[in-house]
Amino acid sequence: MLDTQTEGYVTADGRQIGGVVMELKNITLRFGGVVAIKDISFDIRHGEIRAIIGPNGAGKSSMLNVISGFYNPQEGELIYKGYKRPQMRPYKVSRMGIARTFQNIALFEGMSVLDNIMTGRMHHMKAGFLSQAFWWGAAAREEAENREAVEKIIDFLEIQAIRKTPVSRLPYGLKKRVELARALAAEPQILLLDEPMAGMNVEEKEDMSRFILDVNDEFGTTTVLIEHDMGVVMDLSDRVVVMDYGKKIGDGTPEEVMNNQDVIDAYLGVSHD
Ligand SMILES: Nc1ncnc2c1ncn2[C@@H]1O[C@H](COP(=O)(O)OP(=O)(O)OP(=O)(O)O)[C@@H](O)[C@H]1O
Repeated sequence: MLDTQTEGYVTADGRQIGGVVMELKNITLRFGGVVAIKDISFDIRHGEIRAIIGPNGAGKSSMLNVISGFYNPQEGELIYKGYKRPQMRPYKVSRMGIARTFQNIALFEGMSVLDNIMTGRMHHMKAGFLSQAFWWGAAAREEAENREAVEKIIDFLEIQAIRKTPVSRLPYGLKKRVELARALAAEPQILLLDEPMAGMNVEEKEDMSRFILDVNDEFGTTTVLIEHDMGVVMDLSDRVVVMDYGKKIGDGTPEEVMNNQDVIDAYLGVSHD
């Protein structure tokens, strides 16, 4: 059992996980009469791969949308880096270092891979409108710096060969990788992945798993991913929150949640009154 009160822990494969970066406390989210999230609390630690899993309609996407600022919960609070985060628009949340990918790919289909990834650098562009328009020194320098950061990610995710290709021509698995690249280009402190393996074949899933682990290793990015498929996340995650019908029914290491009777029942479809 992990002691979450301590300043981090060491994973089974020897990675050092740090202190709490985000804490969700007693979050409740309703849509009219539907309670999508019921009084859920959990934390996310620096450098960890944290998964949120659960059957269909469990409330996983709703939870990711609370973290990304897309939904504001009616109850509860979200503490980010020690401060209570006020209600704010998603673009402001992303400026605070939280980037995400989407379940249904949200890339600019007509644009090249490189240009799509460059859009992830928006928050890092500081040169004013005028200097950009006239290509003054600051804008040119900034462009070079941004290109360098993006090229590093392109190399890392092994997509050099398609950097000039329009996204519309790419197979599904590669589009997902480009989405990951764009999110990484923002240099996020927390990376949110919305079903990164959905719709992939076995080989693509294996590739994506490897990239998620490598990204965590290389950039030290704290990663929160939601997944429908319990098997896929077990190898990947350090800790797992399990949701069912809007409630948290399990939270712990993959081993702990796999041995949790409520989790086993939820996945086998055993009903609870
Ligand atoms: N925008 C919305 N308006 C109304 N109800 C919603 C909305 N979004 C989600 N819900 C409801 O909230 C509940 C949780 O849905 P959510 O999409 O968060 O679950 P999920 O675990 O991500 O499911 P899936 O694995 O099928 O994507 C469901 O009953 C869903 O119908």
